Amino acid sequence: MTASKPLESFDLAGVVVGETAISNVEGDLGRLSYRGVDINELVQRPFANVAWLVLFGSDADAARQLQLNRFLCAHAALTQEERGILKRLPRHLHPMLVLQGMVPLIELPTEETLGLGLEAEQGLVLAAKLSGLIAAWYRAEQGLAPLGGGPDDNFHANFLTRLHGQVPDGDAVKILDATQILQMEHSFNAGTFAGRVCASTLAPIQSVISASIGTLYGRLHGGADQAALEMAQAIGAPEKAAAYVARCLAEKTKIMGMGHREYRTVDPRAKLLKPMAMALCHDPDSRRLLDTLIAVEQACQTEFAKRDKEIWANVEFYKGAVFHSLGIPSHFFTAMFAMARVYGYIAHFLEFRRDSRLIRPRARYVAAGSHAGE
Ligand SMILES: CC(=O)SCCNC(=O)CCNC(=O)[C@H](O)C(C)(C)COP(=O)(O)OP(=O)(O)OC[C@H]1O[C@@H](n2cnc3c(N)ncnc32)[C@H](O)[C@@H]1OP(=O)(O)O
Ligand SMILES: O=C([O-])CC(=O)C(=O)O
Repeated sequence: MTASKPLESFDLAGVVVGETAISNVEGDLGRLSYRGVDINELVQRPFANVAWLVLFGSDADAARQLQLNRFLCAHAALTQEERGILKRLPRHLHPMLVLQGMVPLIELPTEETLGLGLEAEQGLVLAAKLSGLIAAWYRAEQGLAPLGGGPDDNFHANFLTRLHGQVPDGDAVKILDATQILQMEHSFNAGTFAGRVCASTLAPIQSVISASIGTLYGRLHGGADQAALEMAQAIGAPEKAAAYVARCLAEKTKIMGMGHREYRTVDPRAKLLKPMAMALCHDPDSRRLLDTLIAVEQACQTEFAKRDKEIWANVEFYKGAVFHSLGIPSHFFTAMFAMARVYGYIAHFLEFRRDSRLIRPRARYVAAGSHAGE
């Protein structure tokens, strides 16, 4: 009897590696739902309602939402020790490296207070702290001390106050709610999968979230948001977009914010973010950026069609224009992504923990000198 040949996949494309009830990415149809509810409906809901749904699979009433908002606002403030550690970090560190490094250093509660389970509450403390860390690092880069959070009953109003030093208007909070809802969860993306690998060794939640944040940082994943907006800034004007796209394709350079491993049609989140960006970008600088992005998308469609390829804008492409309109600098975009995606990471941690096995694939050993390309 001959031994069966081991399965091989170097990028796991199309390989099913587990089950989840948290979200469903229907790539061929361009549909996304969290816990069975379509993203087009979720984006209209309050942020706390969707975070609760992703985490616990149930609908939070107004009292539950308020409880969650208050909990997050209360834990967003950094302790004296946490501020002290931030102060000692080199100012040039990218916010994503700061988050990845700081998460394991956050002191977590050892007893639950909301009756949600200790690990869930520890996860929520980390979610809250991410917002405090982002705001504090933004201030630290300018040589300024962290600010207090203002409102204690709305997490995103609290965050924007910590960031900009003034209580935001209701529209800004709604825009942030919608954007963060759209990037909260996406099944077995690279960051979540890295977290599952980490959780499979029975590592604690802070190690898992730190591993996920590290993975989100890369430009082929979460870091494409910063890269896409900076690409539009570098192109400079819509008239230059077609030449830029043609050059990238000739040089086999990836166009940031375009393409997706799962979607074979437009990413449903990009479909929602584009009109949001169009409604928000009024001043000449924002408008030029947005028009440049639109021109890049059009040029990509033309060029990819010529090559018989189905490459569409993903969630990262127009998100930066929305964040830009909220006064968030581009090198903070991916950190904002982490601040939203953390609810997905926690939900997967809780789901996976219930029935986990060590994840450990196999490598094919290739003797030195016989590796492809050597
Ligand atoms: C939140 C998120 O993580 S969303 C994704 C964010 N990442 C980006 O926007 C980075 C740019 N995009 C990409 O690099 C890719 O589209 C990925 C990594 C997202 C998906 O990659 P894969 O599923 O592995 O697709 P793959 O890279 O095999 O692409 C298939 C073909 O389309 C081309 N292609 C895919 N995306 C792009 C792009 N953005 N620009 C130019 N060409 C592209 C590839 O070069 C490849 O061409 P080939 O067959 O001639 O070699
Ligand atoms: O699912 C993926 O591969 C990437 C993505 O869109 C996300 O993480 O939101």
